[in-house]
Amino acid sequence: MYSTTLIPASSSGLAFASPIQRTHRKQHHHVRWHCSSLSAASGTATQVSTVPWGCDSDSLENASALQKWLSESGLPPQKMSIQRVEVGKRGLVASKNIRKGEKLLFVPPTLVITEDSEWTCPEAGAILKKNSVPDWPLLATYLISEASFMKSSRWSNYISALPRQPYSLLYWSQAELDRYLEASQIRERAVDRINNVIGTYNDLRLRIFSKHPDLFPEELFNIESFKWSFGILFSRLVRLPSMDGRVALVPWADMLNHSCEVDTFLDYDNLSKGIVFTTDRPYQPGEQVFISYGKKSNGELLLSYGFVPREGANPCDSVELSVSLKKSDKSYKEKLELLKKYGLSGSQCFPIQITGWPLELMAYAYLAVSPSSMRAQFEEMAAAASNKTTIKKDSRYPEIEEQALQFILDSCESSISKYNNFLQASGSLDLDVTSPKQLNRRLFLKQLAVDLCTSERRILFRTQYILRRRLRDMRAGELRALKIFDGLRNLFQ
Ligand SMILES: C[S@@+](CC[C@H](N)C(=O)[O-])C[C@H]1O[C@@H](n2cnc3c(N)ncnc32)[C@H](O)[C@@H]1O
Repeated sequence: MYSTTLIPASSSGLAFASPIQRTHRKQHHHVRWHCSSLSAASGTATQVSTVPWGCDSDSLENASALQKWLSESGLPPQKMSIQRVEVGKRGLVASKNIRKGEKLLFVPPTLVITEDSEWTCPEAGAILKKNSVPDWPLLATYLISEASFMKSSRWSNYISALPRQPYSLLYWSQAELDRYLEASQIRERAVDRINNVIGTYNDLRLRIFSKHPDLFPEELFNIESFKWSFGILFSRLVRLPSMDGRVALVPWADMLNHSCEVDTFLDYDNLSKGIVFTTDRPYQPGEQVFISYGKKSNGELLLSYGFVPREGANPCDSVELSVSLKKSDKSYKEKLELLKKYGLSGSQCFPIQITGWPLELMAYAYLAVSPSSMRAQFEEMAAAASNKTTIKKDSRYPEIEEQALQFILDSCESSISKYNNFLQASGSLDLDVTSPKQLNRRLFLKQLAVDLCTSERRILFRTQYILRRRLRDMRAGELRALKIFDGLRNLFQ
């Protein structure tokens, strides 16, 4: 995602800013940066926040100030208002009847944050642009910079209404990821993402911040503030298809929560010249209005947005199944080389949905179980297992189909047993907490993990059922064919 160098580092090595009050920048603007909420994941939080870098995620006070400021700044009257809601804590609720097919919102471009937005400290923005910093790291730095100017930033009301702690997996410590998400492949994605953010920050620090400490003091521009700003971007940034995929933070519109049942998303409307979305259903006053954050699995929603939909509610849900070549396979090296040629490895994950598994997984399974006598077909199997080729993927190899299905079933069952172990043990986790705050956090994370693992295991159970049935039918068919063959042989003897 980022074009900057990625330098992996462990979350335990993070430097936490200490409570300071310092003169910042040429304008002698006083900034106090504290990171109590940001360091909460490590359980070492002791500091108190004095700068309004966001608010509690269910605070309506800051949301009302945001609403007022937006109206004064050109947001036209809306048919919705920010309210406390059951799904998503704060959300947009219909205040008037809303028809199906109606265009809602109309946030003008002047109220949208993009990489072209003006900086309160223009020198800082100019340096980032001169260094060709890509949109995501640029916006992450912009948010921190604007937040540090507090009331002097035009986005102060917006930033004050952002959650102080976006609950994405960025906020989970390595120990929490290991403890709660051991069974799920989403753990690897979270670790990669955290390392990605740390690498991006380190790159910016080395290339830019350390050379301009007056504009980017480390007390403000540190890994903890970057985790916050990236957390905000992952959970609120939208890609606008009608603006060539440009990314933007859209105040007001980013108060809309996600529903797996709706199919409408935010976009720039060339006609009305604003950000809108078209409703795909009617809403009555008092009903919460939703959009779709995209066709994402429960794991992906947890990764970026910090929530898991109700069990069975997400038709786009999927689970990553890990499969591997056997090292004892006589053709192991040859197969591995071919997989590498097509961008794959000896251990690979494929997404499984409740409705089935991809053809790529079947091709990988064929390759994994094929004997050396099928060497001539290895390459087409490896190519079909990759999603980077357009090669025909539905080739069947009837002579090894049963072994291939058994191979997927074995991987599926080994994965199920990991989920079983976690879910059985989850009742007895977390007895070692020392404070009520820590207990609340752990219970909250554990509940998210239990919800995710239950939904992922459900897909694996379904896959196991289908595979077992298919194998049983295949074996019964083979038996019947064998019996017919024996019968015919007896007849002619
Ligand atoms: C774009 S913001 C939506 C506004 C947000 N509720 C707020 O108060 O700032 C995305 C965040 O809203 C929450 N959210 C959105 N949809 C949700 C849902 N279906 N269930 C639970 N939380 C949801 C998550 O915390 C997510 O990170």
